[in-house]
Amino acid sequence: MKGVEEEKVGEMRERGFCVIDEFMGRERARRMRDEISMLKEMGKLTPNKVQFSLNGRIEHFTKPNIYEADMHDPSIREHVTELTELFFSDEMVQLLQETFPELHLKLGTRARTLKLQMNAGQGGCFPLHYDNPGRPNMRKVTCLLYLNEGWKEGDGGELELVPFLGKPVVIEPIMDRMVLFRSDLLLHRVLPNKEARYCLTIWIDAEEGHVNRDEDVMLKISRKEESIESVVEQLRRSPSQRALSRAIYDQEYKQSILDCMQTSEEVKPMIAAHELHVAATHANATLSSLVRLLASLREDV
Ligand SMILES: O=C(O)CCC(=O)C(=O)O
Ligand SMILES: [Fe+2]
Repeated sequence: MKGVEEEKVGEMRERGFCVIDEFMGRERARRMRDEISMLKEMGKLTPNKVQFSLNGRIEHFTKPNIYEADMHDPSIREHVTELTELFFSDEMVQLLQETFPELHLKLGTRARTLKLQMNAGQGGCFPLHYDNPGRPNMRKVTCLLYLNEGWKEGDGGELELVPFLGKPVVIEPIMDRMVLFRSDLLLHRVLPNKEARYCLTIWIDAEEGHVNRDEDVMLKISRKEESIESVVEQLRRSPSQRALSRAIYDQEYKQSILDCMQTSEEVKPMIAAHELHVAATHANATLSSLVRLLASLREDV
């Protein structure tokens, strides 16, 4: 496992993400890919579900063409040695903890999830989301390891990161590429994918009191005396941006849900849940004008 170069450390702190190529070493990465592919053939990967809250209830919708397994499940671990070793090892967390002590990451398997994913193509993708949407979620860092040998332009399945109000960054899911980002700070989606695509995700929790604190989940909007530039600068670095994200990126959220759900009937309640959320934001006059002002400052439109 490779260390995190100084330049990448700076990027992670400044922009909330970084990309590290040749992270695991090709041989080890290949073994991981083969193990995920074997689990798929054994029928051990199950359809991915996306969570949405609708009228205060949490609903689950199935994402077409995405299959996954959680390494907390012993009936998965019994078939895969390389991935089991990765699951039990604290190596990754230790590396990140030494590099980013300010994140207060937690050691131990209970404080992390290792998810295996196979995207079967045919347009499979993920709609816009934050990996940590708010309490009681404890995730602080997302680590994505891509395992696609021979990925080429046109295969699709790129990761699109959307730094708050900034230009989206498109990342190709190539073999042994690690993408690190702040789970509570980086809006992202996966673009529609044509070929079989393999990926594993490690979500690492922070210690109690270091994720989703009051100031991370509640917007302070008594900022009359502050310049809009300083409000923007604060929101870029604050997970409280999540409260405004759906309203600011309304069209993009909707389009990404349509792309992901394809012809599934479940697209309707998902769009309805999104629209309710946006309407609730605009029901507050102060928030509504803030959303309109911030949306006008987006660098991508
Ligand atoms: O497949 C990917 O590249 C990322 C998937 C993702 O965003 C997630 O599982 O939360
Ligand atoms: Fe995600």
